[in-house]
Amino acid sequence: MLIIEHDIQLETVEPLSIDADAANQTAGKLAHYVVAALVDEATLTPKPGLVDMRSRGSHIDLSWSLMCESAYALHPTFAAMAHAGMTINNRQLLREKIGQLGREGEAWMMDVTGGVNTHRGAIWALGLLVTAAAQDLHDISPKAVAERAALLAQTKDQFAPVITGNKGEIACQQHGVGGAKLQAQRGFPLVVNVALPTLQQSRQSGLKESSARLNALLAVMTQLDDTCVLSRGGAAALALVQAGAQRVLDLGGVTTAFGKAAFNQLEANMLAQNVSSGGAADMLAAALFLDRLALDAKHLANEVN
Ligand SMILES: CC(C)(COP(=O)(O)OP(=O)(O)OC[C@H]1O[C@@H](n2cnc3c(N)ncnc32)[C@H](O[C@H]2O[C@H](COP(=O)(O)OP(=O)(O)OP(=O)(O)O)[C@@H](O)[C@H]2O)[C@@H]1O)[C@@H](O)C(=O)NCCC(=O)NCCS
Ligand SMILES: Nc1ncnc2[nH]cnc12
Repeated sequence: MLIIEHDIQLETVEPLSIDADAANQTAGKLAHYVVAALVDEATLTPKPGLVDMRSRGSHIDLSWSLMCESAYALHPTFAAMAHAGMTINNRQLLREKIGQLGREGEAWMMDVTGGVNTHRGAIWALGLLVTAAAQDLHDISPKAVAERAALLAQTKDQFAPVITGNKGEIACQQHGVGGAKLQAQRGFPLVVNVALPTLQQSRQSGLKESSARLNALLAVMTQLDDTCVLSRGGAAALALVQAGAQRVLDLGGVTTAFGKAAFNQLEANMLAQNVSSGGAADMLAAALFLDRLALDAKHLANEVN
């Protein structure tokens, strides 16, 4: 069976155990949740050094509208990945299929943005997560989805280039960190154990949604070996970002006067050093996706029964 959606071919390698229309619809819905998470991340304002609705942060080539355009353009990519997750049972074949879809999605992103890297890291992280969610819609708790995503990330893709020459790869070699790949292979610990609990605790303490999301982003920034920061500013800049984010949280987060002052200082430091936590932004988007997914767990499980 072959379904053509935009330029992406959705092949079913194993026979569908669910109705074909239901599979397409559910894949589209899951992809919509990913796009919504990416748009929510871009729209969260303020964020230090990152693109938001006020500013381009440390990026001369990015803007809020370009981030949103890129996110919407990636819907077919994420839908194709979700479809693959629902229909390809063999993990090796599935890994290679989503690797191909990921590379095609990156090329498509570059076409849409005129050569600007808006979402390479997000295609990787949320691509793995949306595939993993689709693999078992009866078990879409954040932990379960992240564990399945980790298994996919650990599976070798024989068609992937051995060396990409990407800035993240070079930063990993130079600084001895694991970057985007290791974060996925470990099951996104900063998403599951840091971003989501911070989001939930902040909500429970009565903070408005945007403050809860900003606290979650800052909590990730305190620990992530973000290769965006490393490649632009080196280890000293990463230490500055991690300590600065920790200081905001130690002072009660962005809703206290002292926390707000520390946030302003962190932002000024990041702009002065021209650094941006693009990897942490992707981890926030991943957390928002898993959060939204959990809310819809009952419906999603019924859709494919
Ligand atoms: C595994 C890949 C992600 C490739 O990774 P690699 O490390 O080799 O290379 P990069 O593409 O440079 O970096 C990865 C991106 O991941 C984000 N990131 C960084 N650190 C972490 C971390 N510790 N944990 C998780 N995620 C992390 C980050 O992405 C965001 O930032 C990008 C924008 O930053 P910017 O500095 O502006 O970008 P540039 O244009 O490059 O620089 P300037 O010129 O502006 O200075 C943006 O992409 C955000 O999303 C890192 O950039 C993966 O690509 C891969 O292997 N894909 C193959 C396909 C595949 O197998 N897919 C599987 C299924 S989905
Ligand atoms: N809001 C943002 N600003 C800059 N880079 C990003 N990568 C992912 N989200 C981003």
